[in-house]
Amino acid sequence: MEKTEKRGMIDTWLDKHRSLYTAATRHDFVVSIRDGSVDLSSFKTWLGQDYLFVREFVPFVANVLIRAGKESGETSDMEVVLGGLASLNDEIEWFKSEGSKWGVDFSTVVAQKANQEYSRFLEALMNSEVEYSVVLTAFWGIEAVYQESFAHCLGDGNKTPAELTGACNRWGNDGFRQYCLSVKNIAERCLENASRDALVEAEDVLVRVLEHEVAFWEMSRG
Ligand SMILES: Cc1ncc(CNC=O)c(N)n1
Repeated sequence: MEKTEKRGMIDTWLDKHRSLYTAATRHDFVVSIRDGSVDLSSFKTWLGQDYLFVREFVPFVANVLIRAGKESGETSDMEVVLGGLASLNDEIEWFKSEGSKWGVDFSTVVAQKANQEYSRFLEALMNSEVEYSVVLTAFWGIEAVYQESFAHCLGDGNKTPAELTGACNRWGNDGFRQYCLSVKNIAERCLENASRDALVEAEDVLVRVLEHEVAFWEMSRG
């Protein structure tokens, strides 16, 4: 018998919100990296804003980690999230070296409105009243958008400039893809046992993640 992957809630929601998912993962900025037409001032704007975002994302992931230890069904769940947190440590170092490579001084970068709104959204998700299945759905969405976007820049026929392949490899590599699949599996397992209300909230949160990601890419237009 053919082995088929069980379709979960996340895939169902992605089908339902396909055009928004495509907007988040095939934004003009990402497509311009892939085809080599990217404007370097856009890249620098993104770099500075994303550095600030990642600094806000660390406490969010730390919160997921704490909840994984308490609320996850399997001991390996915590290890998956810990792996994500560990890679954020490398990521911050990578941002700093990219900042000096491109002459972007992070100490003078100010978070733009879209970035501030995304941070506020993450903060709201850290409220203990938000169900773990909802938080995990958001966490998966945030990571998966970057994975899909930057993997696209490395796909067959790309003309990604050599000096930008480091950024693309950071999120587009196969290890990060596997990690996103692990997070997705954890989220799906939690969603299977979630209440009707939590499912409604998780879908809404996923849509809002995608909207925040689109708005985040939009900042690169300057
Ligand atoms: C705006 C945004 N979304 C997702 C990611 C990827 N997660 C961690 O790096 C990111 N760096 N920035």
